Amino acid sequence: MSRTGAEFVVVANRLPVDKRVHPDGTVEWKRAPGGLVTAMTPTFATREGAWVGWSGGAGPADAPDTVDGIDIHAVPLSADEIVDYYEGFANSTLWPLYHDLLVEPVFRHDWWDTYVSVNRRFAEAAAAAAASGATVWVHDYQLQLVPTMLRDLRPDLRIGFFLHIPFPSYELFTRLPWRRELLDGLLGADLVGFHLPGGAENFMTLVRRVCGLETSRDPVGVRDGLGTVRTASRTVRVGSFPISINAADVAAQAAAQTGRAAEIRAELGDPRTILLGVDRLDYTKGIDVRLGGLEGLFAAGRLDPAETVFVQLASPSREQVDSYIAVRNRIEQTVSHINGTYGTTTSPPVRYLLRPVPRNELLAYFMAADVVLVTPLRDGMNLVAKEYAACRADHGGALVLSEFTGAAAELTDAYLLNPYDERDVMDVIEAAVTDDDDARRSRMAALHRQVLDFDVDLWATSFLQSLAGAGAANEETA
Ligand SMILES: O=P(O)(O)OC[C@H]1O[C@H](O[C@H]2O[C@H](CO)[C@@H](O)[C@H](O)[C@H]2O)[C@H](O)[C@@H](O)[C@@H]1O
Ligand SMILES: Nc1ccn([C@@H]2O[C@H](COP(=O)(O)OP(=O)(O)O)[C@@H](O)[C@H]2O)c(=O)n1
Repeated sequence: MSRTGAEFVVVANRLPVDKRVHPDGTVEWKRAPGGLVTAMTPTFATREGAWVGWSGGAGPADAPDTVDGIDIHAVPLSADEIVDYYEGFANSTLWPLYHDLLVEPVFRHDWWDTYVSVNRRFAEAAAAAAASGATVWVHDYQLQLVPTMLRDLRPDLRIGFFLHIPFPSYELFTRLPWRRELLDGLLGADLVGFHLPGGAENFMTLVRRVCGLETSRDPVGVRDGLGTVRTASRTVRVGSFPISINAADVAAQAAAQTGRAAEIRAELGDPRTILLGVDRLDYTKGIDVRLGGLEGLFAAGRLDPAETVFVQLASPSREQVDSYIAVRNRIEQTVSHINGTYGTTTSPPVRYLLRPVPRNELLAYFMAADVVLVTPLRDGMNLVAKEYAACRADHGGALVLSEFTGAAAELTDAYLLNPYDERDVMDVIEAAVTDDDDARRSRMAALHRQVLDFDVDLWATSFLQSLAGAGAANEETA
């Protein structure tokens, strides 16, 4: 980084580290959970730069100066701001609205006011961190006002924005009392990216109809064929860039876990079939969908609970938000019900863990699993599906994947299911368990190839190349 600022700046709600204070008072900084951090970390392997974000705690900014060579700029949030901006507007208004109203979004003007002031704080921190003419990559629904706020502060910057969650249709989005302000916020970017072309096209429809702007009409392609929006002063490019993972690294790390995977199978009682779920505990992830499918299969005698173990690794998430408390209660009741009905005191068919699991242990579970169940009701991408496919260089295992994930658009060789159709959920899980080895292996071989060929580096490179082109075109016409 030069003394006058960084040439490349990531702005995201979360820093790539989380603070843990141990009972003895010692402080440890750990890698933060979630797909965004997992995906962005490798992009710094080849680029020096800075990361602007929140450390996850209340009070004054508190973070190490650098993490893995990345300069860290911590944005402080007060306890009230965490309630109104993070738990409130971001995760009780935008998150459910953008995930197809799986729970009822709450619309509150005081939350909106805090969202605006926190976005301004992030924009100011980014403006202070960036060198002249730097590239700034703003991430996700928590920070949709930052592109325009930042452009007002620093017109010299190239600004990209990427949304990691689904972008809704006109009918859903226009419920927002602040729809115009949010679209105007995004239009400060040179490039606005979505996982799928559908999100990009929803955005173009909205800016046409809500902002009255002229847009291109051709379909948006994947990593190609950008759409355009003409504002009064610039052209905003709009594109689809499906995020991925560092697949080769994941495969190499997983290969080192085969011994531990065998131990896990033995610890679970050496069942015929190990099924696995790995998620943040979120109502979007459809953990209850897969539990319902399993229970149906046990009840119908189509799967034998004595020969089956389902391991659900859930990491705690947004624990103060009502809808997350409710889904946790629902899941825990269902787990108890299934174990009480189909288990014995020594072999419950469901093993449920609500805590983060070390990375290598997680990879060992992927290596041990005969079937991984990824059953969201809605999900922007879902990196778990891609991680599992990357792990299985041995072409073992099987992936059950909801059609309502971004990943399903690429992982077409998975056992795809409609999570809203109980019968389909049972049929597809059963097929993934009982299909013959050749069928399962040829599907996994195709999935493994897919994630190795389309990895996170392609995602970051294609986004940043498009951003460079979009920024240069705007600079020429300025
Ligand atoms: O920061 P949290 O509130 O703890 O939540 C964790 C992250 O969850 C979301 O992840 C999304 O991004 C993934 C990578 O693109 C994608 O695969 C997944 O489908 C999305 O749900 C959220 O978008 C992030 O901002 C959060 O940090
Ligand atoms: N118990 C868990 C659950 C998820 N994870 C990781 O968190 C990330 C989740 O990303 P994702 O794209 O599937 O979903 P979000 O949580 O970002 O919505 C993956 O990298 C998982 O491996 C974990 O480390 N431990």
